Amino acid sequence: MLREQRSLINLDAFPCLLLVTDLESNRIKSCNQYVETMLCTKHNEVLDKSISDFLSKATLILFESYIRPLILDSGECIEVQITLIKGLNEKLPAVANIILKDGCLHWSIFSATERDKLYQELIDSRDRLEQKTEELIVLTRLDPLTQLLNRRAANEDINDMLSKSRRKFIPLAFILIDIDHFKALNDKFGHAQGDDALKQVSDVLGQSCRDTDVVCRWGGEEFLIVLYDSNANNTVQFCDRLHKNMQNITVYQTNITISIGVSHLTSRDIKKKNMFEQIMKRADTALYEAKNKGRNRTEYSIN
Ligand SMILES: Nc1nc2c(ncn2[C@@H]2O[C@H](COP(=O)(O)OP(=O)(O)OP(=O)(O)O)[C@@H](O)[C@H]2O)c(=O)[nH]1
Repeated sequence: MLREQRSLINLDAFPCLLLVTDLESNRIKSCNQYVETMLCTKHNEVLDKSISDFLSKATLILFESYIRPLILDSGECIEVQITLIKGLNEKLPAVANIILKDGCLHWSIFSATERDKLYQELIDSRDRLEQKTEELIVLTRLDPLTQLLNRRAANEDINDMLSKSRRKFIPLAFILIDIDHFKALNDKFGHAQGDDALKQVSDVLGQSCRDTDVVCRWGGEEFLIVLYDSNANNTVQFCDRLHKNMQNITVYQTNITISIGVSHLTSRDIKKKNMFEQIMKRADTALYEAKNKGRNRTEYSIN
């Protein structure tokens, strides 16, 4: 019965490469016909060649340094990743099971091209997902009209800045900016022109700051800049520059001006629990004063 069943086994019918190599010389002593499919080499041209002729350089190193010692030690090496060389130097990823029997290595080798393709597709789609997630995170942090940080993202960044400043004091300047008579501009020229003015102002603000500063649309026609490591003198110069740069923005020959309220983080603020609110309150009061004193000016909060 067993003999009958054995006689049904046709090694050439298996969809994998079956090889027998000499343990010492690496010569291929026998192989099935699948060698023609897998290595594009005639069956009789393979016999007596060295298996190393069909392995990539990296696989050959792996074979000598890992696979062979493992087989000598345990008699087998199962599911090892190898690269075969097929035809004119074409690489073919494969998986091999190898056992030692009667002084010969018995190999069964399966093509792994489809599996590798699937892995690659999985890796590619994971990379694409990661990239999309990063893009989405960036998008959720931006104000769609001005492309400046939105209020929520600015809150996060400013809280980070304040936490750092708590550990080691860094002077921060909070600059609250409001476009003057913006309602009149909207009413006179329309909402689209108002939007355009908001974008132009945002560009000027963005270009005036460093990467370490926070620039955001705080709401409506109000913006907040937090200058990192800026003392009183630097802040005055910065605000003067902002007023000057605004002179380049016009909407139908109408100049845009801004009012600014400034407050500084002090070492006294650091100890307070609600320091952000306190600093913003001072900046807001200063801005209110700037509006009251005629607009197009900066007022500084006395801490
Ligand atoms: N076009 C446009 N207008 C906006 C936007 N957000 C807020 N506004 C308008 O901005 C105007 C702000 O008006 P107010 O708060 O009265 O202040 P103002 O006219 O700038 O006057 P002052 O601040 O006192 O100089 C309102 O008319 C809002 O509708 C926006 O995204 N686009």
